Amino acid sequence: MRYAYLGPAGTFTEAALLGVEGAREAERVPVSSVPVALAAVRAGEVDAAMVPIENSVEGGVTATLDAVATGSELRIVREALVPVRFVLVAPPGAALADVRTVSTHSHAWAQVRGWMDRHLPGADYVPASSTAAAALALLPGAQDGPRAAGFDAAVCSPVVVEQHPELTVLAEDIGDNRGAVTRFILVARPDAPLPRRTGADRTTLVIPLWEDRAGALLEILEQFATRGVNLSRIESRPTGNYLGEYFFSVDVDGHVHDARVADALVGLRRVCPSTRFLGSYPRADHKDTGVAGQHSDGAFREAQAWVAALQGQRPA
Ligand SMILES: O=C(O)C(=O)Cc1ccccc1
Repeated sequence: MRYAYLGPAGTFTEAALLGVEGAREAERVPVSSVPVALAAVRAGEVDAAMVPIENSVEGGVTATLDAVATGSELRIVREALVPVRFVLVAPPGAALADVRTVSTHSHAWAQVRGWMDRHLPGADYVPASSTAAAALALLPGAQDGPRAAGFDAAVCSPVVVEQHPELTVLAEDIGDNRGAVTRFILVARPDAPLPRRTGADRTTLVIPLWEDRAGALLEILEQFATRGVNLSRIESRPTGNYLGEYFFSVDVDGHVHDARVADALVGLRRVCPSTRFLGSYPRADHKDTGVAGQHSDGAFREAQAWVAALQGQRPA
């Protein structure tokens, strides 16, 4: 197996990938962005890519939501949850008082702003392709080192310091939210085997808002509500075609092999024919989906059998 991930080694995305069984022994290909990772999957250069989809502080990762919603189809085959802890690092011998500019990935910056305002007010932010990329540029001899890149410190995972103990740690645990968690997805091509139903599953969908009219969103939501399907995330994103044209990126509790989810998909496809199925896969937190009796597989089977019997009656 070959896996692409947002590199270099030491990123949170790599930590998510290393949690996949077999990934440590597999070939891991570090890439510079989410779109590059997904393009490598689509081109068949790798079997799958690990990318962030949601963080507990900022919500959906728009680069990922957009890249999986458009272009050729992809399939999510699993998810991973990674607690994120941030450290501030600098070149050997540096001190906090010397820091004027800080570099990191934009998601990390968003999660340490409170700490920065308190401890380094006025520090300038230099965006980096990843947390680890920013930190590695501070190492003595790095090609685009701090002089070339123009920053004094970086926000990264403590894993980078384990790998490069020569970095100076200026501060630890600088995240504004101690319990911050990022959710990642492993994305493959659409012919990847469908993960088995476990009873604690998630299904991800892309639903273009089909018609610009009153009640269109309600009609979509009704498909889930009447079948007892819970939504755990819903986000609207512009399609990029016209101002005002949107799609919804949705996670629902359950698997396409759950009768209520399958029935909701049938309804959804009728009211919104360009609905895209991105996959059903086990939840990383193993939280069982609570299902009321009238929405159970058994209730659907009984009701379908009843209708089939009615239809089986001798025609006039
Ligand atoms: O830059 C990284 O290390 C990433 O994997 C992206 C990221 C950044 C901050 C929080 C979660 C993921």
